[in-house]
Amino acid sequence: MTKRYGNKTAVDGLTFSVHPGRVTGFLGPNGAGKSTTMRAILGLDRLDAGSVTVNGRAYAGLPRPMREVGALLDARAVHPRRTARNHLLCIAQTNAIPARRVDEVLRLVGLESVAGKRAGGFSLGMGQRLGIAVALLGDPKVLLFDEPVNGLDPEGIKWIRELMRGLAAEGRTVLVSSHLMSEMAQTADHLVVIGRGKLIADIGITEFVRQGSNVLVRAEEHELLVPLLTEAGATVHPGADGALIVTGLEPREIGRAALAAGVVLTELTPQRSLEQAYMDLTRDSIEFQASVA
Ligand SMILES: Nc1ncnc2c1ncn2[C@@H]1O[C@H](COP(=O)(O)OP(=O)(O)OP(=O)(O)O)[C@@H](O)[C@H]1O
Repeated sequence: MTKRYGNKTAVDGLTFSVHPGRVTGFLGPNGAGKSTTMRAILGLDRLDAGSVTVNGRAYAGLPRPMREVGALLDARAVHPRRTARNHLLCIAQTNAIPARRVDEVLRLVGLESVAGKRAGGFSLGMGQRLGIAVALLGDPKVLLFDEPVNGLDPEGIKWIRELMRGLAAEGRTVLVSSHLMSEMAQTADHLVVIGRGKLIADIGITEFVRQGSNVLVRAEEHELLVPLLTEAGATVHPGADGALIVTGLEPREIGRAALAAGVVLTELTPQRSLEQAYMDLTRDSIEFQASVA
């Protein structure tokens, strides 16, 4: 898909698929095009090129959209004087969803005790829960969450993570956006990383961790170790003071390779955090960068 706003290309020839039964993290720096993509999935924006389908159909062609796709885009989009229950009832009615489902979702998101309170007085976390209740209302198999943990306290963040993992475990398709690698590392099974509207990576989290981390290795007999590591699929670069920088193998695998060759390791240190790997990956695609004076 491609989407332009005036002469600004927000999403630029982006192609990916999201699969059921796992949490797919949609990761990218601010302004990367995540919200635009999610809006396009929901048919809220007209694309300049390409297409998006949900279960093989364009959103507009889905006969009962809320039963197929649930989304949390902007949790503030609630009438402030309406109670939580009424807000959900209105949406249920216009989508032919039985009223009893409203109480079910209120319970699911933990808002039963404030169901009769006006949404305008809700905290950010309560508003977020109400937005999630709307997404779950039609019991859809596909769920989109745009930055759901923004502004939440640790308890709320933990709750949302567990909810998303639970939904995926039920076999649903869960796409969740974030600009924080640390957040995705705790929730996602798979990552779609974008920068400046373009796809940067479409990769399993385990593979990403593997690719994103260097290990600093020191050994008594480098010359024996290097070919073994290369054969095992690693890339080996010389580091400072005779150290080796190894990419593509985990410390355990490096240790095993050394053991098999009878090489004594004197150091084995993982070097990069996931956050660092993500920053390296997206460095060239950051739109708004703070400059150091
Ligand atoms: N309605 C609009 N009019 C003009 N430009 C827009 C509009 N919506 C988004 N953009 C621009 O398109 C680009 C992508 O924006 P988008 O909101 O999709 O990014 P994002 O990855 O969701 O970012 P964030 O994490 O900051 O929400 C940005 O440069 C943004 O300024």
